[in-house]
This record gives sequence, structure tokens and C-alpha cells, in this order.
Amino acid sequence: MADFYQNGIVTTMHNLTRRTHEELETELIKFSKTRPLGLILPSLYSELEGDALKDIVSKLKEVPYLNEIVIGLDRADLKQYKHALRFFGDLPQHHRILWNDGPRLQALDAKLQTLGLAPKELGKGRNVWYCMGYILASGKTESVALHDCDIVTYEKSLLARLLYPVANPKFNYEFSKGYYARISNGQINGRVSRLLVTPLIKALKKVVGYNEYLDYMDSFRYPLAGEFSFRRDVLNDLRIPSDWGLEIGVLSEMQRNYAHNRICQVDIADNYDHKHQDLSLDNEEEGLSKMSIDITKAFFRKLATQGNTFSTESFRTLKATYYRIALDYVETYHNDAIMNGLTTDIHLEEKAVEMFAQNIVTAGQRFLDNPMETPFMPTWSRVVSAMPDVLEQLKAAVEADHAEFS
Ligand SMILES: O=C(O)[C@H](O)COP(=O)(O)O
Repeated sequence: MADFYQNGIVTTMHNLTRRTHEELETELIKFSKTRPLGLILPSLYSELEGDALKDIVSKLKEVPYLNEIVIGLDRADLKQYKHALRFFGDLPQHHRILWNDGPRLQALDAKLQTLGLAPKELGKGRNVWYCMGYILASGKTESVALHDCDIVTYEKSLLARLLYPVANPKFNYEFSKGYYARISNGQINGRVSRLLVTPLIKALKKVVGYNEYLDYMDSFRYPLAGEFSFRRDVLNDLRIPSDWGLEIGVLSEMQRNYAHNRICQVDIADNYDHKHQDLSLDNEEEGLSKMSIDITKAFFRKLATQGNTFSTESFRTLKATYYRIALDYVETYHNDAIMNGLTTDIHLEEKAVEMFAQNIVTAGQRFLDNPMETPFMPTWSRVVSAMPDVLEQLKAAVEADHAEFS
């Protein structure tokens, strides 16, 4: 039986009674009359070729409460975009695909570039940013969920639970973050979340001292979950990074823009599995190694905006503090795994911790070398102020692609 402990300064919505999906769905249908509901799917074309997204789409077909589904499609040529139109074509809900590499959206991106407002890096962050713009442009939904397209344990209840806190008109939450355990093949996964993010937050708390932001970040049970939901107005003022700091950046922005009682986290699944990336022990520019550097830099940037100063020495202290805490977690997770009939590979986990420790110093050095470097994409309100009809142009481009090729 799950516990009902409130572990932090944001509300935690547990799964205490295992309500059936049908019960939740009945309520969501009712809520959607007052707050129309939407879903963003940031996708790579290659994900259309795997089994996970096929399964997700087949389950989405049966969801009766969604007003709109917005698919951001990356790395697709014309033939692949046409295939995507067929692939998502059976969805009964109103849906649109943002063909990010198509000439129309590329032309809009070029215009934004001349104003210095286009995202600089390709990737999920940029894809999500354009989808968020489209949600604002279409105006069809009031509350929106976003989840990854590589989930291999997808259930309709994941979406229902993810949306519920921002869908129920009696609740005042602006933002809800999903959490779950990640287990597959008898192993506990979630390597960066467990072995970098949580111990890094604890280490920063020791090195930096009391800090409300760190307390807030420490409240999240799965800070790197790519699953969250929000009210539409949140999207106007979200300043998010385009690199792997996206999830941390979204949480940081929510703390900056809203009171804690407008933010919650929700248990969305008993178990979650997805496509795993390489640890990439020998290459800092790839896999979980790059992810860990981007995430660590996101913390440093945020703390610097709160008046904290860093030096080579403070990064070394942080590395040592982190390393000790993270090694304790390796043992903690191992014992938790054993009691649950699972395993963790202690050797691999310690290698990951060694790499993350080194990457804390690397991230720190990069931050000191280039403190003004910012992967942030502008807020949509800023873009609208610079180009007042940008949302109309975005919507028109997507509609024109749809009309021409479907
Ligand atoms: O959430 C995480 O920690 C990273 O995305 C890595 O996840 P994985 O260990 O489940 O691949």
C-alpha cells in the first residue's frame, strides 16, 4: 500500500485507492466541458518506426476527453511527414502535426532568427517550445499535458492521472509534474535522476546553505520526468532551455513565476520504462554524460541568479560532497532493490557516480569560462511583442502543411 506522506513544499497527489481508469475518465469528460483538455507529443520521426509510439497512439485513440493533440515532429523529410500524417491520421481527436523541418516552419524559424528569437539548439526543447506556441495560437485548450513518445509501459491511466490536477476546475494548480518508479528487466533505472540530480541537490544544500529553491527542487520525486501538465496561461511566460536542462528549467521557471500552492506532483504510474541512452563514459558530448553536464549547469545558472557565487574551489568542494552522498545512495538503492527482488549493478552505478562527479567540475568550469552563455529560448510573450502576428503565422503554416499534404 502506498503511503500518503507529503515530502516537500509542493503538494503530492498519491495513488492511494487505485481508482479505476474508467472512474477518472468519467470525471475528466465532465471537467473538459469547463476546461478543454489537450496533449503535446514531442516526437522524433524515428519514434514512429518503433513499437512504443504505435502503442501510445493506439491507446490515445480511445481517450474521449481530449480536445486537441499537438504533435511536434522532428527530423522528418517530406515523405516522412506524409507518413506521419497517415500514422496519426486515425486519431479521432482534433490533431495537428508541426513539421518542424518543413519549408514553412523553417521559414518562420528564419524570421525569428533575424530577430534573435529562434531557439539556437535543435532537440526536444525546441520542439516543445514550438508546440507550446501552437497551443497558444490554436486557443482550443485550457489545460494541457505533455509526455514523451518513447514510453514502453504506456497506459491510458498515465495520461488521465497526469492531467487530473490541472483539469479539475475545483483545483487551483497551474502545473503538475508526473512521478513514478522506473524498473525494467529486474533493474532499477532512472540513473541520472537517482544518482545525479537528487544527491546533487542534497550536496548543493550543504555547500550553498539554506535555499528555498533547493528545498523546492528537492520536493520532486522524479525531477527529470518528461511528463507534466499545465494551464495554458503558464505558457506565455515560460523561459526554458533548449538543452537537457529542459525538465529542470521548467521546474525552476514554475518556482519563479508561481506560489508553491499552485504547483503539485502526481503519481502517474506504478512503473515506467522507456528507451535508455548510453552512459557515454568516454564522451562528454553524448548520452547521459552530456545530459548530466547540461543539468548541472542549469542548477549553477539558477543559483547564480539568486546571488550565489561560484569558484573553482567551490566546485571542487561540491564534487567531494556530492560524491560521498551519491555513494551512499548507490548502497541505499541496492538494498531497496534486493528487498524488492530486483538488482542494481553496484560497479556500474559507482562508475556512473564517478563520471557525474567529474562532470560537476566540468560543468562548473564551463560555467566559469562562459557565465553569460544561455541556452534559454525566449518566452512566447516576448516573441509576440517582437512579432505581433507570430502565433497567427505559426498556426497558418501548420494548417497550410496539413491542407497541402494530407
Ligand atoms: O531519468 C533519468 O535518470 C534519465 O533519463 C536516464 O534514465 P534511465 O536510466 O531510465 O535510462
